[in-house]
Amino acid sequence: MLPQVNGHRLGSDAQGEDPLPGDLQDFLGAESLLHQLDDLTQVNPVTLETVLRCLQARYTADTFYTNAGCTLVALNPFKPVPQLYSPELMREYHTVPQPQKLKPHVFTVGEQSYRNVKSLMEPVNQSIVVSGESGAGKTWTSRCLMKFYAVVASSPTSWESHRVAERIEQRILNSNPVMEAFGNACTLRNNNSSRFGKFIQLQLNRAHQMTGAAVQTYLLEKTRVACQAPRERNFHIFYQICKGASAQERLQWHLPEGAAFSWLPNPDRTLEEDCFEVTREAMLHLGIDTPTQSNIFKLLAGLLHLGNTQFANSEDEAQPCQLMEQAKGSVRTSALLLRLPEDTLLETLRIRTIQAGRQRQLFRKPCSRRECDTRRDCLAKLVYARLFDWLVAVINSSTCAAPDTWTTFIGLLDVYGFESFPDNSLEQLCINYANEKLQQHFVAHYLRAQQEEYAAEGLEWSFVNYQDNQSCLDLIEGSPISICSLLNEECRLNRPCSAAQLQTRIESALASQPCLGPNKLSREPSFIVVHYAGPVCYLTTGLVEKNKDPVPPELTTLLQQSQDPLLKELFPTNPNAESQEEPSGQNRMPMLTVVSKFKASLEQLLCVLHSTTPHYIRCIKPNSQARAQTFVRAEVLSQLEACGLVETVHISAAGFPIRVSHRNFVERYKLLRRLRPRTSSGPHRPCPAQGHSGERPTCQFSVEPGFPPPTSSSLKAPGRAGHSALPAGGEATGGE
Ligand SMILES: Nc1ncnc2c1ncn2[C@@H]1O[C@H](COP(=O)(O)OP(=O)(O)OP(=O)(O)O)[C@@H](O)[C@H]1O
Repeated sequence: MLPQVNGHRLGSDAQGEDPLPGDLQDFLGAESLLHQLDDLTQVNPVTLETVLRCLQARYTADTFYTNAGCTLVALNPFKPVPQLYSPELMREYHTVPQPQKLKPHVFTVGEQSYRNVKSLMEPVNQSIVVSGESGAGKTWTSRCLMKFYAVVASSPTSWESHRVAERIEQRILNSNPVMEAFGNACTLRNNNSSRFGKFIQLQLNRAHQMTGAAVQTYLLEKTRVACQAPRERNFHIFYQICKGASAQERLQWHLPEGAAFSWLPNPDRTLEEDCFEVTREAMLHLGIDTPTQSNIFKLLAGLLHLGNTQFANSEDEAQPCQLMEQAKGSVRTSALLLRLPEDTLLETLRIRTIQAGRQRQLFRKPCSRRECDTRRDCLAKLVYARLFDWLVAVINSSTCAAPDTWTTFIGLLDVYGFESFPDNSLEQLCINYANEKLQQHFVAHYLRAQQEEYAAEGLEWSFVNYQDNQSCLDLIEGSPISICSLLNEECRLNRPCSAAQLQTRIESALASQPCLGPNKLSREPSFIVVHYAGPVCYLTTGLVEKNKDPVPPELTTLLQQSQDPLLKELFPTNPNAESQEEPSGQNRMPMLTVVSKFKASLEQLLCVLHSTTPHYIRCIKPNSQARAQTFVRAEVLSQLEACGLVETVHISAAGFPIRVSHRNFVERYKLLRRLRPRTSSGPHRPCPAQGHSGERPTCQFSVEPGFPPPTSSSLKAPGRAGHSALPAGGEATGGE
């Protein structure tokens, strides 16, 4: 019997209410064997309910990986399972002749990608797209794959090359704790949540050894430096320096034990991520020496003190706001640590310079208290974002191989999952936009391409419907009018635009778009986008301002005056150094908005992905409390729906699991032809001739009556006819 988990009884549907139809009852008749289904294409019928039950049974049996045709489903165990990630197991997956015959694992995907690179089939480069919602295990999975390649892709022969390889692998692995310390934070959904997206390109030389790695990051959530949601935390590194600094460093960085910082909420909670020593050690390995580290931490301490700089309302609008009494020391210490002139720092925070008139005269206007706060926060975000980019550049310079030393790569993509909160803003719009793009890539690559190929090859095939998200992408990024273009237009025109006006403009300009949902319930100005994963309501308040992401030029000028060597590097005085100045409205050049920069980086990423053979890993979070042995069906169900897993399984189950190029097919089976000279080449049509229309011809396998397949486990009939719900032979389907 399938054990009862979370109070859900058997014999009810996925929602736990209606009685089950007959075929489901049949399927569940043998439920004690459900956990043995290594591939979801073996469930019959393929429905949300059967897929869910199979995953639940496997989870209960401590089996966390399951194939779903071309995708690997990874359930988060939320507990250490060391035997599942041992170097011995890595080697086993690496050395076995057919790794897909072993239990489904992230190592199977790793090894398959590696073998594809080695086989030099087109496209040679591979990418592994790891997706899932926050806390589902994407970062863990990417880390695991990096460790796998560090073990299997390094088999140097000479002592010298062994030393080099070890250094490179160590450096690549060391980039993880550093990026996580500066880019991850404790959120309500994950204690170690990545607040940025990343694409890691593992570079391989001609001998297929890992010679380097390059990382590209996306959209760091820099607002977190100055603003943390209730019960969440700032980036880990701030807690690490406050908790881990030595007595002498505390003096140097002005961080007395127990000091309170408003940008450091929940300091008493200690997490395993608060490991300063690990970060320092990793930084050292990456070539960031102790004095430079000290410099970085001093700047971070300066930001913490800046956060304690509070202003009082000014009674006279013509006068700058006063500092709150207790903040006087904070601004002094912050200026000291950032090596800025204290009076200039204070003036920059409190007074705004405006250029106006024909002669472009400069006027000075005291800021309101709110404006002072915004400028203070903006200063911190500016410094932190540049510091993060600088760190990524340092990591890349330490781990990247010289262009002439590597020939192929395996890319690991770990991006934030689909997000839907009660209040959603520009950050969620960008994140969900990225997810739509990746879903489209998946749909195009797998769901559509495969079926089109069957049709082109004249195979009998009844089309499986899938959700195409093109109309949602048209709404977000389409031309000439879309949400992105409207937001950018508002930034460029720089005209007054209230939240209500923005809502009206979006609704009227995009009224014909099917994915723009009606917004009847929200009391605040907003609009709804019907994403492939579900509808999300975005508030229009602050959208345009966030999209501009304005940096008052005085802030950059201030930072250029710093005597701190690192700040000097981050803010060079070079007049060509890029800085996003406040828009004047006069400029006819397209503005570099958050959305336009993000769109450009996404397009670049998609270009890279299109040039590779993709592999997909869908991480699933069995419960939102991060508890081991807890499978909350409703939560898993919504994740399965969101990623369209059932459609994927449908197509994989009904389709041909094995594709072999005509050349390889002939090469491998020519012996059989000699034995049975008159046997036709297949039940449908002959395989297209080699070289036909310049494309790589493939043979899609099915089982031919009277013609036993060369290896019974590697071939499977298309369609569900005669298909057993349970693994009769106990074998998983798999490619060659
Ligand atoms: N395979 C695993 N074995 C054991 N624990 C795991 C595994 N995968 C994930 N976890 C646990 O789940 C936590 C969350 O995983 P992870 O940080 O990888 O999620 P994520 O999908 O990257 O989230 P985010 O999008 O917020 O960054 C980890 O800190 C770890 O405790």
